[in-house]
Amino acid sequence: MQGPRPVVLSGPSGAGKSTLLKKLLQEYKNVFGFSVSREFLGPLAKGSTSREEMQKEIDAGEFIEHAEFSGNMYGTSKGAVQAIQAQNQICVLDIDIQGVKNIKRTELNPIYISVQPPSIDVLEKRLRDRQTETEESLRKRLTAACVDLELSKSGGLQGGGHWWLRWHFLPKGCIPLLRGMLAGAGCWIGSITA
Ligand SMILES: Nc1ncnc2c1ncn2[C@@H]1O[C@H](COP(=O)(O)OP(=O)(O)OP(=O)(O)O)[C@@H](O)[C@H]1O
Repeated sequence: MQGPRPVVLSGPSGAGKSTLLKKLLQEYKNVFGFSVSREFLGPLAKGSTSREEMQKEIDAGEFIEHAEFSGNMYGTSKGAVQAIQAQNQICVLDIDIQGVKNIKRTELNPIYISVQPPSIDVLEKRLRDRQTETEESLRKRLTAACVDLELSKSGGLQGGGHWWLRWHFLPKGCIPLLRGMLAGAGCWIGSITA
């Protein structure tokens, strides 16, 4: 694909991916572009692609990665990434650990940033404070977070420009660090004001 290397943000739910992404898009308006994933969220969901339409595109090889959870389908289309790269912007993808494994098998060649909380206890506090979870979904997310943490540490996801960002700094302190990491990977994003 032509254009700047994309950045893949992965990490457990509650680690701070959206917070970091929001900050990046605010700080660097025309430098980053966010690739929104295509979704099938059930036949009644508003604005959702139909399952058949999405499956057809997947079969045609139009997706970089896709996954299915509890009857919902999610995926990143090549077209969405290419549209951002065509504007000479760094395409940021927010992708779970399974998606990262799939992307490693493609020719996308992104810079991987694994956003991790300082500890599971801190993660639990963040998710509770966010007030978006039921007790059951919180348990599921924390269990998945332990798996994510172990997988991120294991050899399987290392290499190929995989960086670790232990996101316990306040967002302000973290941006220069991130900028340094991107610069180290050949991705210069200009001066920082934060
Ligand atoms: N560095 C940080 N220090 C303290 N709190 C943080 C930090 N980063 C994020 N948070 C808070 O933690 C909560 C979870 O962050 P966020 O929603 O960005 O996580 P996420 O990884 O995008 O989760 P999900 O995958 O579920 O969307 C939010 O309430 C956010 O304000």
